[in-house]
Amino acid sequence: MQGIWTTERIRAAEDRLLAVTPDGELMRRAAFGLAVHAAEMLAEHTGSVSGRRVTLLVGSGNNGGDALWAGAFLRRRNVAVSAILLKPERAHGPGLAALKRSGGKIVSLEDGPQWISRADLVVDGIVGISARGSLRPDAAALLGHVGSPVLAVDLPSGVDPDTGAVDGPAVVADRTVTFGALKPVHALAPASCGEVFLVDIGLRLTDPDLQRLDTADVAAAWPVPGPDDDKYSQGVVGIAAGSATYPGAAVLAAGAAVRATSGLVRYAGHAADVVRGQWPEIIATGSVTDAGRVQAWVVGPGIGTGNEGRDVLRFVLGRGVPVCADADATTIIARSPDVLDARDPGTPLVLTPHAGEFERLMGAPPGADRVAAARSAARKYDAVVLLKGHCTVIAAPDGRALVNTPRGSWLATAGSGDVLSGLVGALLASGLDPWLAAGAATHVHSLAGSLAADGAPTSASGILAAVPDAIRSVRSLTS
Ligand SMILES: NC(=O)C1=CN([C@@H]2O[C@H](COP(=O)(O)OP(=O)(O)OC[C@H]3O[C@@H](n4cnc5c(N)ncnc54)[C@H](OP(=O)(O)O)[C@@H]3O)[C@@H](O)[C@H]2O)[C@@H](O)CC1
Ligand SMILES: Nc1ncnc2c1ncn2[C@@H]1O[C@H](COP(=O)(O)OP(=O)(O)O)[C@@H](O)[C@H]1O
Ligand SMILES: [K+]
Repeated sequence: MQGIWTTERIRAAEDRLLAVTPDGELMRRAAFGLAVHAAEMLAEHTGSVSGRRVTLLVGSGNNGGDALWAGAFLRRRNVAVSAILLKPERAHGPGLAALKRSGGKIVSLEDGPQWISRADLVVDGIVGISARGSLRPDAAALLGHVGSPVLAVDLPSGVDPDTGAVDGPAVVADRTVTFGALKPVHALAPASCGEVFLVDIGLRLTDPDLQRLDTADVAAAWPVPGPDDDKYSQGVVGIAAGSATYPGAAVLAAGAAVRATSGLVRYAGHAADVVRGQWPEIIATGSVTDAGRVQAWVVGPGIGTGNEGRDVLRFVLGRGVPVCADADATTIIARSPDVLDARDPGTPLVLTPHAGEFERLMGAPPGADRVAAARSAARKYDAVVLLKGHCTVIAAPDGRALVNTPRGSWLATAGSGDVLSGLVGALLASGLDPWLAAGAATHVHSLAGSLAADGAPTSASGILAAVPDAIRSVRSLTS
């Protein structure tokens, strides 16, 4: 797993390391890494490094110091470096002196725009982990002149370091070079960060605040049948979804369960004929009461929010097996929380709200801090909460939190969530820890979305069809 730490934890770790490291050493390590990336970007975008123009946007703190030192390193490769100081009187002293010594040019704020528009690369050293609020107007005004690739120092200025929220003008970087450890912004604001690279400056942190699954974690978690397995031993999943009028949700959720593992899938609901027609391997019945034994239930997609849906939800919650309550089931829970009284104590529940369903469950939208929002819903409902969105956050009642950083936004298509719920259900039935099941399912769903899209629009059926390729790809990277 990749660890992600809040800026408060990073700052404390940096302070401990600073105390035992020669003055300026950490910044030079950071800046050297930054200069290597800047040179690489110049070569990538212009074909050369020597003679190219780099403009540094320099704020009043150490983030600006990193940029200034990186500028001094770039001068050694004959790059023409100019620095725009947002607060000249408070610019990082040693960094500024180093850049001046190396022959870098200091440019006034008034002349800044022309130097930005002529640059081959702009380095954003406006603000780093001490950023508070949206960008100040003088810094924001400069951004309008940027036409070349942007390299963000530590994080894109204007984006909240701990939540990834953007509520005003902010840098949109092509690449972000961060130091020591990943911060929440890097996982939660991929569109602002661009590609993220981590430079080791000797920081050692444990016990992360937030985590991201590696491909290897997902590969290790994904159920693979062994020689002694049969269709029952791998976990039977029950799908209570869809209706006679809206069978699509049932077909998608059940199909995802079929494609996720080789365990048996049962379907119960009014779309039994359609589901059977699409997936002959599924045992389909008209009602959850006739469905037979399962090791996990998926309930909700397309079942409606009326009395019948409520009865179905109550029934599956009382079976003593893990339940993934999705779509209409989350709305039923929000409107009639007493249905949860039917839940067998100790049986895992996974709730999968999008922002609107979250608002119904919690009485307020997730807000800027989506990790905190998912955590508080997880505590309130004693459930794993999978908060959908561009970056999906998965929180457990004990506070563990995972984030999935997508490659693009092609997953935002009708029925995509139904596919996800089927994947979660299949992993729950296999006996995985529900938090990990939700995380691994989200990872594969997201990967299936990008494989299916491959640069062009896809559909929920396309995502579903790409699930085996996504699982294969995850497993092949580690086998
Ligand atoms: N510590 C270490 O070991 C290492 C640290 N490293 C580097 O240091 C960085 C952290 O540096 P830092 O703490 O000096 O503050 P930083 O983020 O540069 O902010 C400076 C000032 O900006 C201002 N400001 C605030 N919000 C703003 C806004 N929205 N828009 C505009 N301005 C805003 C505010 O000043 P104010 O004007 O409010 O007085 C604030 O004090 C870190 O990200 C990494 O790059 C690396 O070298 C590795 C080793
Ligand atoms: N902008 C986006 N970028 C990436 N993924 C997205 C985006 N918007 C939604 N998604 C993902 O697409 C899926 C949509 O699910 P959901 O909202 O339940 O839709 P539906 O009800 O149509 O199935 C979720 O997995 C969500 O995380
Ligand atoms: K920055």
